[in-house]
Amino acid sequence: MLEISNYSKSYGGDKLAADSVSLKVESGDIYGFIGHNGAGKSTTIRAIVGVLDFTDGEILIDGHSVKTEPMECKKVTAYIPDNPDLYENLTGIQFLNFVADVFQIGDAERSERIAHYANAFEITDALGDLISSYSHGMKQKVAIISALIHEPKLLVLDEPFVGLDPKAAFTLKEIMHDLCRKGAAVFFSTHVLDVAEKLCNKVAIIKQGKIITSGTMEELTAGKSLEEAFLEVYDA
Ligand SMILES: Nc1ncnc2c1ncn2[C@@H]1O[C@H](COP(=O)(O)OP(=O)(O)OP(=O)(O)O)[C@@H](O)[C@H]1O
Repeated sequence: MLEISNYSKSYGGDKLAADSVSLKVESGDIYGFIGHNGAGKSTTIRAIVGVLDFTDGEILIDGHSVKTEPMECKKVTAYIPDNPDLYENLTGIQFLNFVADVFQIGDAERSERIAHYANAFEITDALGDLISSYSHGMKQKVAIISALIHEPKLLVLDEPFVGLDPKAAFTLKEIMHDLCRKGAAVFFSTHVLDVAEKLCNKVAIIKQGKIITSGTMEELTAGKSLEEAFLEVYDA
């Protein structure tokens, strides 16, 4: 579903923010991308979803190149940034309909999906209100719903659990499992190792732009906690 091969990115200067990053996310995977602040997680994620140009390496989504077939990639991908910017002067429902229009989702399907996810996130009653009146968490919920409207094959999230209350975080985890059961894949960055350990079947650890280890949770932890395994490889 997602294949990154030797992706490198520099913002100028000698240091590479991403240095020959390679990894593979398969259908059904919930893949955690972990590393300290400034490790290169967002730099990698933003290239995957086509908001950051790159020249070195290749990124394929569902077999399509992010560089040469961006539309094909965007049709099947959803991206939820760490701090989503929504159109503040629209109501929640206007924004969701706008996104559904962009992805050319029919009336019946969009209504059904919006109702389903709005109900799951307990935000149905607020959808008629202006987004500018929403709390940070409500904006995040609307951003998540907007990302799910076109039933993505690949869901990419940057620090998705920051700012969500426990109930919403639980709902998002259920949604991730549901998508993967239907054959999609989820790739997300996090600092919260406990969440990654419980949720992910695979993880990659990135340090100073380089993937220092990746694989299944069992391979990486080998009987230890993810926190112990992480600190061992990170400090080695
Ligand atoms: N727009 C930019 N211009 C210059 N340097 C940048 C830019 N964005 C990121 N960097 C640098 O690239 C490196 C990787 O940053 P990145 O944001 O990808 O890390 P991250 O792992 O997502 O960190 P965090 O967990 O803090 O979000 C850092 O050294 C950062 O300072």
